[in-house]
Amino acid sequence: MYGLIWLTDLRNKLERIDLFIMLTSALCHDLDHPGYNNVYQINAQTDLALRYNDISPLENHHCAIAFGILSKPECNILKNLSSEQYKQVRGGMIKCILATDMARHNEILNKFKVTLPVFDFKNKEHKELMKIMVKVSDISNEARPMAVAEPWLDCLLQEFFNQSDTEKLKGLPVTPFMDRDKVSKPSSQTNFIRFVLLPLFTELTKLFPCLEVHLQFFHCTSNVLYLHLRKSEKGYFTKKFKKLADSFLS
Ligand SMILES: Nc1nc2c(ncn2[C@@H]2O[C@H](COP(=O)(O)O)[C@@H](O)[C@H]2O)c(=O)[nH]1
Ligand SMILES: [Zn+2]
Repeated sequence: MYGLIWLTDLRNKLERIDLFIMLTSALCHDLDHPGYNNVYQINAQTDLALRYNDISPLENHHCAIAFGILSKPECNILKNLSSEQYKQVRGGMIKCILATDMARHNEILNKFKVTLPVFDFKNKEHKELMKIMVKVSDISNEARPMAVAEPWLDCLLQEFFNQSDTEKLKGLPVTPFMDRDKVSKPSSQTNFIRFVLLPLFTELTKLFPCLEVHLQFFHCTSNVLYLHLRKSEKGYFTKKFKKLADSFLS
């Protein structure tokens, strides 16, 4: 999030309190994540699903844990805020953290798209951008150099496979994109980049043209992964394509 704020020059576009909300939300958005997603929580009728009535149980939990920590005197970075500012920070953080539930991805992206033709950084109705920025920070591991991204991807896939193994053991519905018998690293990432990251970055790039290079990178990566899936020949790549991909992958 910090890097994204600098990259998009949001420091000069948004109010400081909104930057604070985005940074703190990004930091807290996955607190005490148990490694099993909402679908699992609901199907397994876990304590979290029962507590939050099947409504974004994880994100509600992350947010509740965040405010529990922030209420401790030694952690309370909000203590000097006025009550009006506290209300704004708490309300903003709740919205941003709850927005990281991927089940709401299309709803949030579609709302953002509607604001784009008339987007105004000063318009209070256009705060959807803050949710989008937290979401982008949450899911854009693939935008980082491969040496940084891949170990985290390996952890994610391990988490996926662990969930689907548990689902199989407990006789619960098996989440298909987490099933080790159905997905591989390239297939998982090809789909995630094509169907989640590319549409998201396509819209965000309309507001921040500086992200164009990342959009191109996703096109390259998804193509590379897709070609890898098809076991294509190395010689397929054009020089320009290879140069761009290499510059990111090095
Ligand atoms: N296949 C991939 N899925 C990804 C990747 N990055 C994120 N994600 C998905 O998003 C959620 C984020 O939610 P969180 O609560 O776990 O933060 C994550 O669980 C994945 O489902 C990715 O690179 N590839
Ligand atoms: Zn999360």
